Amino acid sequence: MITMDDIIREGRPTLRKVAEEVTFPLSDEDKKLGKEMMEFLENSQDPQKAEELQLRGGVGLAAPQVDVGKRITAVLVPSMDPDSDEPEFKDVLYNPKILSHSVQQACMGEGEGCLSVDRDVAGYVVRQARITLRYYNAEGEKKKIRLKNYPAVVVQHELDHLNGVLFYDHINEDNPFALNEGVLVIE
Ligand SMILES: OCN(O)CCCc1ccccc1
Ligand code: NI
Repeated sequence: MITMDDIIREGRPTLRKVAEEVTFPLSDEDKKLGKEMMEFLENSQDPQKAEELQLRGGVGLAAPQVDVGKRITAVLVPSMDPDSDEPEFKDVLYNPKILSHSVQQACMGEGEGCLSVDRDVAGYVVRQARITLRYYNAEGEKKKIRLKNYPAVVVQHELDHLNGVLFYDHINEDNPFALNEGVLVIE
């Protein structure tokens, strides 16, 4: 089971490398890793398990964060509607790729954090507001979906990890809260 001890932090080289594509059919190892990454996210979002296991809450986890240089990421974005149990987006993405995106950009009003960054870095992380994502799921099925708002932001944060990019690389150093016209601020 993945715990915080398995998550590498800033300074570890794998976090700054471009991860390799996986090959199909998926090896048992790559399937198992995807399952374990999703299990980590589920545990991290369960108050009791997160407490027991001392997990930081996460809505995504990329293989490079557990020191595996492969293009695999698990995403579990809970619904913003507290009454709904259905997640807004949940899947393990193999070889994910953004096929196209909106001109419009968006950022999280509260900025971003990262399980591999043990400090707060304030500022807007401006990303594409809407994306068309292609990926392969654990069964090797090719998926093509459109995402917007929070799920789109999370997936872009995860895909950055596959390319050795961390969220604060996008923050404007001179004015961390600078915003161009028309950027959607997601609260
Ligand atoms: O890479 C996953 N991760 O470090 C967990 C946090 C992910 C995340 C947090 C805020 C906005 C977008 C994505
Ligand atoms: Ni991260």
